[in-house]
Amino acid sequence: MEALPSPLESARFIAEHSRDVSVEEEGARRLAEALFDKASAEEFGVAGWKRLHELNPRAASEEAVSWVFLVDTLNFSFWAERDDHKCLVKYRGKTYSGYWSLCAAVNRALDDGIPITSASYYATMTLEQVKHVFRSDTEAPMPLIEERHRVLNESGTVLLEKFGGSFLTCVKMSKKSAQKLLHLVVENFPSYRDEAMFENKKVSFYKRAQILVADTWSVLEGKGDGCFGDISSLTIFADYRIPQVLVHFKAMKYSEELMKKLREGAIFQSGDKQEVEIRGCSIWCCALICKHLLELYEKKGQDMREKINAVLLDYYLWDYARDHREDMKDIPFHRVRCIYY
Ligand SMILES: Nc1nc2c(c(CN[C@H]3C=C[C@H](O)[C@@H]3O)cn2[C@@H]2O[C@H](COP(=O)(O)O)[C@@H](O)[C@H]2O)c(=O)[nH]1
Repeated sequence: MEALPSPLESARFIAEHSRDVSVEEEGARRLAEALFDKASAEEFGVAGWKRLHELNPRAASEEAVSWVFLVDTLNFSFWAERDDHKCLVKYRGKTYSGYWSLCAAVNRALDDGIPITSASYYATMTLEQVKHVFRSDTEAPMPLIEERHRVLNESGTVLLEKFGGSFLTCVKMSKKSAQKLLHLVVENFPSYRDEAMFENKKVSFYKRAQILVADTWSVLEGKGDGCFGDISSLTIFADYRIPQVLVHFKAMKYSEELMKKLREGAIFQSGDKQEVEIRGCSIWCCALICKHLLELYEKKGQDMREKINAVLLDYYLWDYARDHREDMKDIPFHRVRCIYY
């Protein structure tokens, strides 16, 4: 398989040639300064993944790794056309939306004795079974349910045929390298091949593949098979929420024309020039924020390379976006229906 430029190299190229999206150097610096104190807090670290999120597995077991693989295989496209008509899942007395509705549905299925995290089960699930497991408690179903069915069957079959049905086997084959695991995932699981063309060059984002590696690192608490020495080589995960929060903090800017299109709720296609610019500039902007943060700590004589990386910055910004929906309601997010993010 022809090697594409890495997501970071792709992001640099896109940011240098982008016309409708710009990375605001001064804004990125200011955001890094604003995050300075938070970056050394306990929650910013890998332990936050479990401590802050009750639906994430508590264990660091093979079953917990299987949960992560299943969830990140389906971790795409939760936005609703109308905010008053969206998929919601009730679980243990709480109602979840968006990405969390996926996790709630998985945990609900496990509580009901459905082996949803087992590859031998989801490799041959029928569309009806998928619709039942991921049923919504409102009239609005989870988006792209047919694509979820196809992707589940495909990923389960590959996991059975190539990795004995266990994603932990794939993790062990990566020999504690995040990059090796990233490439194993992209080479073997077609639905993770999140790539595009930009200015006649191939570019990669690998959003779900990178978040899968990151969540595997998190669920294993950065220890044992999940002790990736190169975890800092990952970029942020180019979804539809991170761009929104970067524009909110003025670290990134859209052209008048693009902002108008976004405000009108235009639907973009995966691979559109402006969609690629939004995703690439988001990755590049966060790489700058990480760089500034590390420099600020260095000036204080602290080497924070073990504690600050794009993964933890991403988690923080994504959680911020979720917790500050109201503050960000005037910043539109770009709407794409695809299986990549
Ligand atoms: N950049 C980035 N994108 C992320 C995540 C997550 C959840 N993961 C972590 C969260 C807590 C745990 O720490 C998990 O590890 C979901 N998404 C994306 O967001 C979109 C869903 O958004 P909404 O419609 O608002 O639920 C959709 O594209 C989904 O793919 C992340 O962390 N970073």
